[in-house]
Amino acid sequence: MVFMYRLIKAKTFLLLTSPVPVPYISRQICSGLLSIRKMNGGKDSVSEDSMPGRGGAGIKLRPSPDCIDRRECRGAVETSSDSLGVRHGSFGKRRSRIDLRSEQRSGDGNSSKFGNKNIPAHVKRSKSGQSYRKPDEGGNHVAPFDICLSGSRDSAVLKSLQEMEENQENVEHPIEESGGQGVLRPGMVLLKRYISLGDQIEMVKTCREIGLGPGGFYRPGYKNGAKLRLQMMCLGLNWDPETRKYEDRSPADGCKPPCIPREFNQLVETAIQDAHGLLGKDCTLSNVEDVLKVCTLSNVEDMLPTMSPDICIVNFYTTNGRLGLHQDRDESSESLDKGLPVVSFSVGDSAEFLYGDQRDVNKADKVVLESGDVLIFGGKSRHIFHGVTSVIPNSAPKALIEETRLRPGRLNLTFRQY
Ligand SMILES: O=C(O)CCC(=O)C(=O)O
Ligand SMILES: [Fe+2]
Repeated sequence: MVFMYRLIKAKTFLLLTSPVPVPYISRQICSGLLSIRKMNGGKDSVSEDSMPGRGGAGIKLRPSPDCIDRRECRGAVETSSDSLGVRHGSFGKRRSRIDLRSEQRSGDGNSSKFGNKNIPAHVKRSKSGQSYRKPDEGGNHVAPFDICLSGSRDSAVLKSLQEMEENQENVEHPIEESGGQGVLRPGMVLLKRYISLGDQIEMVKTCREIGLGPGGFYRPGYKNGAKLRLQMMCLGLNWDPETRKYEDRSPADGCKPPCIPREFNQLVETAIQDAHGLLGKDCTLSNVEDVLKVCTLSNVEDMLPTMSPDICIVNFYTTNGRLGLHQDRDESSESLDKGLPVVSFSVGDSAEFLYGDQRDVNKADKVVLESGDVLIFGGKSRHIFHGVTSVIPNSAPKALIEETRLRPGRLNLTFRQY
C-alpha cells in the first residue's frame, strides 16, 4: 500500500506540475538516482547446472547515467514493437508505454552515442549501426520474452484461471506450512506476504513494460552453451552468466540496462528496516535466556546492514523453471565484505527455495516462497548457497493473474548493491 500510495502521490504531483509527459520525467529522475561507484571484482563460484559465480575482473563499472535513453537502441525496440501496444487491452491504456512507443519511433535513432564502447562482440549490428537481438540457433529473430499473456481473455488465460481455481480449492497454503515469517538464520530474514497485492500488480506491469524494451527479457546461457532455465533481465547493471561479470550492456541486444524504478528501491529499503525490527525482537526474546546479550540498533545493523540497490536481476521462471544451488558473489569485494544483503521479491506462483552452507541439496534447508514474500540474506548469510528447485503450478493469487495476465510461473527480483 505504501508503494501504491507513494506512486500515485508522485505521479499526481508530476502531472499537476509538469508541462511534459510523466514518463519522460520519470526516466530523467531515474537517471539522477544512479551514482558513480568505483568497482572491483568479486570472487567466483561455479557449479554445474547452477548460476555460476559472478567474478568481476577488476573493471570499473558504473550504472549508466543514461541507461533508459531507449532511442539509442531503436533497432532493438522496433523489432519488439509487435508485442507492445493497444492489442493488450488494459495494458495498452497505460500512457507510459504508448508515449514510449511514439518517442521510440520519432527518436532520431542516432547511434553515435552508442559508439563501440563495451558492446559485446557477439551483438549483431545493422548497417545503420543499430543493435538488435541475436538470432536463435535456427536463425530466427528473438523478441524480448513477454511475462504476460496477450489478448484480453484468451483461452490460455481462462485455462490458467480455471486450473488455479481448482487447485486453490484443493490445496491450502497456510503460512505455517510454507515456513513462517521471521529470522531463518543469522542475517537471513523472511517477510511473509509483505508486498501488497496492489504493489505486486504494479510490479508485474512495470517489469513487463520494461522487459519488452531494450535490455529486456532474454534467456541467458552459460559459457558452455547450456541455457539457464529462466528468462532474465537486469536493471542498473547487467550480469551476464556467460562472462560471469557485471557489464553496462545487455548481451541480448547491446543496450544499456534499464534503470531500477524508484518505487522498487523504496520498497527494498522499507523491507530492510522492517527486517531490523524483527531482528530486534528476536534479540529481545533471546535475552530471556541470555541476559548478557544486549541488542541495540547498531548491532541489528551489523547483523543485516542497510544497502541502496544499484542492481536488480529480474528472473522469470515458467512452471518448469529452476535455478541450481549457487552463491551470489560477483558484487564488489567491498559490498561482499560488508555483508550488504541481497533482497529478493517473489511474485506469482510459489517456489521451493533451498538454502544452506554447502552446495549440497541434501544438506540444504527448504522454504516455500509465495507471492508477496520478501527474503533478505546479508551479514553472516550473505554467502549462503541457494537455488530454486521447483515452481508450484497454479499457486499464484488469482486476482494477480486476473489483473496482469502474468504467465503461469514466477517472477523474482533480487536487489543488490555492487
Ligand atoms: O529466484 C530466486 O528466488 C533466486 C534468484 C537468485 O538466486 C538469483 O537471481 O541470483
Ligand atoms: Fe542468487
